[in-house]
Amino acid sequence: MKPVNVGICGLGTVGAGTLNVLTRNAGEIARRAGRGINVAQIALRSKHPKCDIEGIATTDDVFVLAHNPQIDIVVELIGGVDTARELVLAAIDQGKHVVTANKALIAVHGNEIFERAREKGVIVAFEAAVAGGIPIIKAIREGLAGNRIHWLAGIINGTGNFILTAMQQQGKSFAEALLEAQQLGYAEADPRFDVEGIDAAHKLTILASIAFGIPLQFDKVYTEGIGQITRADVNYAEALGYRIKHLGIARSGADGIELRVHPTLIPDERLLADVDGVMNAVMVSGDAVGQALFCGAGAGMDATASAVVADLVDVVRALTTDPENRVPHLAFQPEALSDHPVLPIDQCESAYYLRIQAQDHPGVLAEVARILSTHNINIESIMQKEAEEIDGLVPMILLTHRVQEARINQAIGALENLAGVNGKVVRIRLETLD
Ligand SMILES: NC(=O)c1ccc[n+]([C@@H]2O[C@H](COP(=O)([O-])OP(=O)(O)OC[C@H]3O[C@@H](n4cnc5c(N)ncnc54)[C@H](O)[C@@H]3O)[C@@H](O)[C@H]2O)c1
Ligand SMILES: N[C@@H](CCO)C(=O)O
Ligand code: NA
Repeated sequence: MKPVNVGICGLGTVGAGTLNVLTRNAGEIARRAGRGINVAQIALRSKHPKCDIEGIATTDDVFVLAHNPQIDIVVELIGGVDTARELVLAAIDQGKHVVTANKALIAVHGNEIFERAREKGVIVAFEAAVAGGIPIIKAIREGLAGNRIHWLAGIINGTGNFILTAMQQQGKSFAEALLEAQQLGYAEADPRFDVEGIDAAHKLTILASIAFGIPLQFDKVYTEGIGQITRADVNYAEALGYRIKHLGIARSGADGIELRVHPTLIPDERLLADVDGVMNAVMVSGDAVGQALFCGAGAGMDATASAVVADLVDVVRALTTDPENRVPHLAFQPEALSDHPVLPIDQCESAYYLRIQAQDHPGVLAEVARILSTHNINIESIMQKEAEEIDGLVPMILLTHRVQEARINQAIGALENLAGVNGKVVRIRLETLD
């Protein structure tokens, strides 16, 4: 059979990685897909130094690829949402299948794109968009299709985890670690997406849809980044047997679905606690499978290309099968998506780590305990660091049991009003993940 022709849009980190993997593993790929995959044309603004495009037609206009009648599959790797959306819709309108690594595009415009793709009977595949090389979309959409999924929690931003690890284990500065992540090709074009949790929120949006059968709702994700994590809190957490990781958490309950991205304490014996550097990991809890952990490289040239090429293989395989039997974009049939609401953060439930700067006299601890008790908040443990007293203030560290966010907010407000407490109470959510 003659090869399938693909057009690659964008020859940056992921574009170059994809071209390299397609070239390097051409034989294996053709054996798996049943047909060869030929890169017929590339749209680029600049050539990535780590790839060879000799003999391949090029253009600087991505829309040329969308309208090139020779091309069967358009691979969108330019990033951003505006041109990418127009490009993907144009390709779909031309009856072309699409593979993309663009989580922002899918999280923000996925509902529209999937509807158009269904109308036109084409595939839009996006495995590389979540957790890089880990086949997490396929695992949840296909491998766990028999389960009712209760929750999932994951380290889903490679740059953020790389920065936290470099700061915690190698004593690097935030700026130094971010620069290194950028040089390695991990970071988004605008690294604030990584640092402020937006990229993780894009990915969590996609994971939640696939896990729970809800439309993509990026605007409902509660998002905090890694900027507020201090060395002191990392140390206190460690002393209590926890690590601080930046997690995306999606949990389905009777009243609604929690979608939240924030720094989180997790017990240090959990496998997730040892996922370091650019590695990502997603833990999924289903009624039948129990807990399953998926771990691997979350970003980078080859790891991401692995997922892009897997999608290309899937599309090539599907080109020879009955279209009615294709897997739906969000795992559930489009008409079967539920309207189960996403909860505001006030209604989400978590345990908490609180750090209070307290005056060094015995009455303060009693006052703190009284306020928590008034708000019906149980204390799991308390630690006071007398040795770290500065200006008569002693750090008091508390771990609470699970409680609704609204209630802890009220308690924190009352604690901050105590005469014996100085400044803001530091609060980090804690998940035991069991
Ligand atoms: N880098 C990773 O590890 C990684 C992992 C998973 C997903 N992604 C996603 O993959 C996409 C690409 O990321 P990247 O890291 O390769 O970015 P990049 O900045 O390295 O590459 C993007 C390339 O697209 C080109 N480009 C942009 N607009 C264009 C246009 N209109 N016409 C032609 N070329 C254009 C740029 O010149 C650049 O070379 C993004 O959506 C990103 O979120 C990246
Ligand atoms: N910037 C993203 C790329 C992979 O999606 C990250 O660091 O995880
Ligand atoms: Na993936």
